[in-house]
Amino acid sequence: MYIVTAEEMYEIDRYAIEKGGIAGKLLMENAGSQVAHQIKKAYDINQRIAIVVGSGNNGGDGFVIARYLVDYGFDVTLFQLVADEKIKGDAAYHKELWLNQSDKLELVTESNQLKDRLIAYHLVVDAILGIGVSGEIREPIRGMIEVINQLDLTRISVDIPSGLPANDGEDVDIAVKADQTYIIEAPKVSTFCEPTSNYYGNWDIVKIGIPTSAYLDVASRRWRTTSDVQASFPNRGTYAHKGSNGRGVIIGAQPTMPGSVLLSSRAALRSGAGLITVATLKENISIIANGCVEATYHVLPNLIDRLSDKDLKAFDQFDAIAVGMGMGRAKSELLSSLIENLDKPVVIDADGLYHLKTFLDQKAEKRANLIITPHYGEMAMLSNLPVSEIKKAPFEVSKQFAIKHNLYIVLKGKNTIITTPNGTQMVSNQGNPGLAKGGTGDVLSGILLTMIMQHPSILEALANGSYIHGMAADLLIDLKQHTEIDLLATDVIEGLSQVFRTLS
Ligand SMILES: NC(=O)C1=CN([C@@H]2O[C@H](COP(=O)(O)OP(=O)(O)OC[C@H]3O[C@@H](n4cnc5c(N)ncnc54)[C@H](OP(=O)(O)O)[C@@H]3O)[C@@H](O)[C@H]2O)[C@@H](O)CC1
Ligand SMILES: [K+]
Repeated sequence: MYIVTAEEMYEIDRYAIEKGGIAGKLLMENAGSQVAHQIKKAYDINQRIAIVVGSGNNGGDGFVIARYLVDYGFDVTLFQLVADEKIKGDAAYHKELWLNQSDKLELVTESNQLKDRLIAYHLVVDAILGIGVSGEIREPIRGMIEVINQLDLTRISVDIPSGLPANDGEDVDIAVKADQTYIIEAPKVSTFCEPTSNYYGNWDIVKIGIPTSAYLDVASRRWRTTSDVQASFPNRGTYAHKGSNGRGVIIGAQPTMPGSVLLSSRAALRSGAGLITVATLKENISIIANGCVEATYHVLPNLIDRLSDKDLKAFDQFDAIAVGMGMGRAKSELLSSLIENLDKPVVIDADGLYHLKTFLDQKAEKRANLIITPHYGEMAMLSNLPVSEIKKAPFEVSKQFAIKHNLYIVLKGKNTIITTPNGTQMVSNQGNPGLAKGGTGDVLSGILLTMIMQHPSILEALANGSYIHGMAADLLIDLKQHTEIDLLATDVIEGLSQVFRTLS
């Protein structure tokens, strides 16, 4: 499933109309009928429905929705919030179809008037502004959005809550706070950004018949769905041996933080790695081995000096590396020596990101297999941008950063955004606030390490790993084994088994 900006959606739309030969009127018919069908399924027939329409094609969808809902037996009134001459093209066509069957169309051009009229309704369908919104919201629409937000109504937005930008990086002026949004055809970028996602309420996507070919040269962001993961998850061959399931090494842990590497190694093994070696200080080994008897160990004299030739030779035997967990932030050359000398996928997390920052502007050519896994705070540190800027434009910031520094980014959050060195992006939106705890990032690193050893595409592997991590947390709560309060990183590791059952 592609995620689009407003400009991309218009281009895809144009392709469907010009190359696909699907008339715009028909796309609008499909959009409205699909939304009405969803409303019929989800809401009680006794609800009185007000549909508010604006001047653009979003309003056009509103006219179609009205026609279908009346047919389903709902009591529907249409409120047109703009003058007659503003309704043009396909929207005017569908307005006419509505008027052919009903006289329930009221022109309302002031917010007070709208307030008085909406009081008698249970549910409002918001078809005022779609992806064509630009700039500050003008009166009287601004006042009308305020009224809709104030009243005790169920708010259902069509395509996007009116007033909300579709893209990331734009400020929210005022927008409908929807309970439910029926997104037309493809989710917009703002669906997955923290400052805007809440406006959508619950959301579903309705397809309107645009062929996938219309997206191919236009959109470069995708949303990772369960069926994508099922389709790309590697099968374990009947004759698999531990070598064929990936041999990985995990480097890190100061004596004050052995748990970090313990979590990563257990998560990597529980995700199906053939062999995991932990490279750490001698004093950590008995503690980590106590919690992870399946791993083997490699002793490092310290986590500060450049890696010796002997260590590098040993690490060269592995398929992939994870480094940085619990490593501490004291000046260290370990990471730079690792990246300079070994040409393998390396997952860098936690303190490793601070070390990476010290040589970020050098050695970029060595990085095609480098994967960084920052949360928003760490991304702010790496990019020298405030967290608020990254939250506002997470797609754009990660894309610029990944291209500039030639690496993969897994930007962790409620919606985890994965970006390749050429700017292709995937979003995994599984997971819940129970994951906002120490250690869950270490678990993710371990899972990602295993996934990249088992999949030929690093992007697919990272998307699968992020999905599995979030889904384990979701299933533990759905199956009532934990709540968001008591869920711990170790529980997520134990929950992986439930996820794998759903994938085979
Ligand atoms: N994706 C698809 O394939 C399909 C998409 N479809 C639908 O079309 C929608 C996009 O339609 P669109 O392009 O007509 O834009 P849309 O947002 O309805 O209206 C723009 C108008 O709003 C106004 N306006 C703008 N800014 C404003 C402001 N700040 N403050 C106040 N007013 C403002 C301005 O009007 P003006 O004030 O200039 O008269 C402008 O002309 C899309 O979201 C989806 O629902 C389906 O029908 C079928 C296929
Ligand atoms: K809308």
